[in-house]
Amino acid sequence: MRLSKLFKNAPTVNVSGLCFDSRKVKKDNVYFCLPGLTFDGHDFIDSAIENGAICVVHSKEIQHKKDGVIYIRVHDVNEAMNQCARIFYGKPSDKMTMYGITGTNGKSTVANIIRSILDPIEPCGYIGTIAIEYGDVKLMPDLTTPDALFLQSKLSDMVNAGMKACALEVSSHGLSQGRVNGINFNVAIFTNFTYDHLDFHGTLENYFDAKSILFKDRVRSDGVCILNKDDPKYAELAALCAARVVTYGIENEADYRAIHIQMNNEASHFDLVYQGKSYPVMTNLVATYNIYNLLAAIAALHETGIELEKIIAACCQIPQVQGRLEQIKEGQDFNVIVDFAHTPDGLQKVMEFGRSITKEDGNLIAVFGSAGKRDVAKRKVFGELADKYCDFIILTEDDPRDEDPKEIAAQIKEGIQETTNIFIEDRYEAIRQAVESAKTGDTILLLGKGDEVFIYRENGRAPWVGDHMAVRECIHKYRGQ
Ligand SMILES: CC(=O)N[C@H]1[C@@H](OP(=O)(O)OP(=O)(O)OC[C@H]2O[C@@H](n3ccc(=O)[nH]c3=O)[C@H](O)[C@@H]2O)O[C@H](CO)[C@@H](O)[C@@H]1O[C@H](C)C(=O)N[C@@H](C)C(=O)N[C@H](CCC(=O)O)C(=O)O
Repeated sequence: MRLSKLFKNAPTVNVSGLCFDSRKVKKDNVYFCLPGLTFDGHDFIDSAIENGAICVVHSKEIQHKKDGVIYIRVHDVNEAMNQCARIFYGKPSDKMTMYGITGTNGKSTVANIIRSILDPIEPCGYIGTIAIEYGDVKLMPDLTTPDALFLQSKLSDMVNAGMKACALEVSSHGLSQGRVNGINFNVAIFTNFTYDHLDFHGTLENYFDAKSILFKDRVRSDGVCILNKDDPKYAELAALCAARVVTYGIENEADYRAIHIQMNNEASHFDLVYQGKSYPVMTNLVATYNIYNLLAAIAALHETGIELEKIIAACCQIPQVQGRLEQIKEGQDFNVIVDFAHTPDGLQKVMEFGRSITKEDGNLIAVFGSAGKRDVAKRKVFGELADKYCDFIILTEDDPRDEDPKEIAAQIKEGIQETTNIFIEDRYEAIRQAVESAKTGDTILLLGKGDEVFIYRENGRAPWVGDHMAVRECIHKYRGQ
């Protein structure tokens, strides 16, 4: 592509790609000098040029410019990069119906429900914590919301593969770093807002402000904002929305409301009330918070023109979202649930559900830790929640990074007053212990890692068999199933 297509008044040289990491720059790339938390991209200009950069986009004064290199000074390099990415990859998001999902918990589930219902009707891709998926392609992501360059390139691949829609998880990091600034969403979906990511945002207000960007700035004016009417932040968010607001809920009157909810640990049934009419819905999803997730997806799909009857018909066969309230059934006589819960609200909801499916005199056994270098304050709260809901707690490693897992466990223990608890650093061994101790009618909760098949330790990302695989193996080996 011609550089002049990306920047007005730039020379008409051809550029081969865009890059913000000097180590990955290739011949004739444009290098963007991003300010980071650790480094400043301006410090790597020489290495970017050595690797072949033909153009450097910067915001700071540059003393020694090199011949043959085009320097473009902008006020905000990140924003320039986001807009260039959109143009370079052919504005792919304008060619699909874009569903953006944000909120503390439930993003992956809502996105996957949307994709599973929509894909057979019109091809729909997914980008989020669990995968990047479209057609037969499935890639493992590094981030929930990828950086703008990778994101736009994948959206472009989706368009080329015939996708007509994309369900994209939009994290608060992604919003505050402008990763989705090159996208105008047709639908902006809000799941819920609770405590998370204070290490990055500093305060809950900043965290909320980041989330609200999707509804204020990134949704098209002719689009729609789908909001959870039962969330305490509903009114505040509704007042900020730049497009019409449609609501869903259970407790309060809402445009899409579930009433008469009945559920067991296999399935749920409710009446969906929409415009005064009641529609019976059967779904294989369980737990109240998944009814909220389902309502968000139903509202989003219906508001973009999919017939309600078709949506409802698909609700009974929603594929299990890996690592999200995933029930492991290997013929054992106790329940096992693998869940990604890693916020106080997430833990509470899955523990409440765990309690509800545990035999009256049975034990709720939880295996979890807390991530190193992330939100230290939530550790004690995790302990308090487990103390309230569980009968036996096995503390183990999560993603300790360069913290000592034993020290993290000690901080969780500060919240545990009464419940029997032990610390087993090795996650596999902790899961084995839980399986060995479970009795008929008990429930084991394996929390925090979800579907992840890696653990971040001191030396970086190490392979991990995955909670779902570990527990299956243990059930077969140690319980003879
Ligand atoms: C905390 C955070 O968001 N960090 C982001 C930040 O990295 P950073 O500030 O550490 O960057 P840096 O290392 O200081 O480098 C600054 C710049 O110099 C460049 N550089 C650096 C070294 C070099 O030799 N050459 C070079 O060009 C880097 O490529 C970068 O452009 O800026 C980078 C460039 O935009 C991001 O890739 C990076 O995301 C990292 C990978 C990350 O882990 N982010 C996580 C926390 C995240 O975004 N998570 C969310 C939420 C998930 C959830 O909901 O749980 C997600 O969407 O996944």
